[in-house]
Amino acid sequence: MPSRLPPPPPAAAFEIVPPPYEYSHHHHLHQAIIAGILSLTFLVLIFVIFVTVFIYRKLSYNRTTPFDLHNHHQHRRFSYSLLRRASNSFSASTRLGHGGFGSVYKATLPSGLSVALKLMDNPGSLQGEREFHNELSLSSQLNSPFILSLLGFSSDRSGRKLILVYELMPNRSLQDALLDKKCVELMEWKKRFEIAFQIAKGIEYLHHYCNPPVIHGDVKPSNVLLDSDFSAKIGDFGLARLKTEELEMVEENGGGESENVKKNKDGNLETGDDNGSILEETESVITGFEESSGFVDRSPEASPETVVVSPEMGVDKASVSEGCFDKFSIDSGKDLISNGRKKGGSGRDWWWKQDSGGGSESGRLKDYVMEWIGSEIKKERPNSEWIASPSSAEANGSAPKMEAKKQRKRLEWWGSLDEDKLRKEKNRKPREWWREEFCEELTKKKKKRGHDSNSGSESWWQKDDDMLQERKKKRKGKSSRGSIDWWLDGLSGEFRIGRKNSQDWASGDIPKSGGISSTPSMRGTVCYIAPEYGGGGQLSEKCDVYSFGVLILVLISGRRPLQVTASPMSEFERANLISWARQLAHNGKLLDLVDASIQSLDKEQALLCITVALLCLQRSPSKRPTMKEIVGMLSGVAEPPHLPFEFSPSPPSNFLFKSGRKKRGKDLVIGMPNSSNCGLEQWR
Ligand SMILES: Nc1ncnc2c1ncn2[C@@H]1O[C@H](COP(=O)(O)OP(=O)(O)OP(=O)(O)O)[C@@H](O)[C@H]1O
Repeated sequence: MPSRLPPPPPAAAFEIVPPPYEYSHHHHLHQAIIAGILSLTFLVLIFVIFVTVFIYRKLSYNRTTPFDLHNHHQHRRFSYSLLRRASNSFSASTRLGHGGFGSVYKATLPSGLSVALKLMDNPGSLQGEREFHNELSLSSQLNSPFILSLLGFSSDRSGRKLILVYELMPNRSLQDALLDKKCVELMEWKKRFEIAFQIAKGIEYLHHYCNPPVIHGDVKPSNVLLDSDFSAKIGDFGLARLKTEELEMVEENGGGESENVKKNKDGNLETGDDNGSILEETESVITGFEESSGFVDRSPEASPETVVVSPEMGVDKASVSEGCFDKFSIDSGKDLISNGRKKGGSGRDWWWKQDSGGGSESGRLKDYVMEWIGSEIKKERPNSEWIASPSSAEANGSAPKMEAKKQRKRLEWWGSLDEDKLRKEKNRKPREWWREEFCEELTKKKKKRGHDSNSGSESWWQKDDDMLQERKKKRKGKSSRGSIDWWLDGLSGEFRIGRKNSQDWASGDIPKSGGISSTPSMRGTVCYIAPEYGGGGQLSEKCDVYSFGVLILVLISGRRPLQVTASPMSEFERANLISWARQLAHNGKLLDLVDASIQSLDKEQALLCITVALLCLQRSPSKRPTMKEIVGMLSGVAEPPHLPFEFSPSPPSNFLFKSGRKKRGKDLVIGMPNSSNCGLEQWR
């Protein structure tokens, strides 16, 4: 019987299936290769990450602190955690204030010592770091009872949170004590004079007793700290500079002087004739007026009664590019001097031209100031305390009829400034409505007064000497400058990048003034900065002298340099402290500037201080006194100062001092209008 054999398995099956041993060997090999590749990739990846992190850390480490911090071995380095504990983790309750660098906290060290910690707000900010290192390296060289002591510094492990440790000044800054809290201790004249003197001594130390000299670069009330006894010390050297030989050479050549020195086409410095500079300077100002509008009126009477200005200034959003006072501006100033007259610019305008190429007539600063005034006006409108209801005032007999009438006028004016109404009616931009309204108001008032203002005793600008009268005639009919320009005069500065200022202009509900502070090119603070420096010039001691002048005016008047207060337009002239002081000088009424709350006023000393301030505020840096001279004047050692020509009242009335030459500080005669005319012989 034939038997059937099972069909043979397919040949392919034999070929595909390897013997068990060979199969597993290949399989493992394959897996091992894949695993090897994977782990190698992983290791490379880890390595790359590690290297990247290392390089990054190394870079930021070098850029920020440790390397540099080792250079600050003169200062004690505090542990970050110690300071954090000492300040209760930088709690709000320990916060003393806030500035451009960051917040300042009070802390108590384990030893029981109370200190102030300045903690950088903006970790990684190059600007902050620059100021931090600047402060550390400069402070180590300073040793004076009038300079705030820097006790040390700290940084966290990453080196990005930077802290400066200072001696604690229980009464905080002069800004806080004088302008915000209005401390009673500062209502005594003696104390104010002492503070003025101490600040002068502090700056004198920096300029004349440090080698090389130190230029502070940001002298202002918030940088003057008061100890428990209200004695003043100068702090904040974040913007300070050492006066290098290079700087010295430039200055010797007049580099800091915007007016007496100019560069010729080859770039060489040409020195103007200083002897003639008084006249030249006047000429420049006059020429400015010649170019100016017929409606420029610096007389107080030109101000509408109703304009109001408000308290504390806040500028929290300035963002003007660095160097916004361009070369053109400075050159304008120089040309004014060298040519005698300058086409298309005024002696005042060059302070203001800030856009490159002088494209913007008024400049951003002016716009900014105007905008701010607008916001203040809006804030202060109706139901402010000062606008009492006229009817109620009349009804209860608390205000005389005249006052009630004035108040009614104010209300009417405010009423007319109804933003919504105006916007609807005139389709104006919300931020611009007030500006037009304000300028209209000024123009109306000017027209209404007509030539009355020319004859009034207050029209100081009309009373200048014959030369001015001549110039004035030419002024008529020319146009272009806004009525606000005279008022804005004296506000110089540049909006800073990056760093915000604290309360130079501000307080109250607008927390920080703005953007005016340090830039890589180190600018000062608006209102306090010298015009030539704001204009892009060289930082020199005379810039500090100018700032000191502003500070003294603030100290004596108890007002901010730009203070728009709740008051009628008659107050507006006072809002710009510098132009007001100049105006009072012309009127021979300097004592009007003195804070009415001051007790036991020594009028002679007050006059001396204001006069010194005006000397410091001269436009030409070379004419400003040195800090040594200022200390001499304030201490009565040096001859009492003469008012500079640009501030002098018109002859034959309104002279300040009886005899400037023979008598010393103590012998100053109170400046009264129509008093004797001594002290100005030098300009006769
Ligand atoms: N050593 C100190 N002791 C007590 N309070 C201080 C001290 N230093 C600063 N303060 C307070 O902290 C505030 C802020 O100071 P900071 O120097 O940071 O800024 P500023 O000077 O006000 O402004 P900016 O930084 O724009 O110059 C001061 O106004 C002051 O009230």
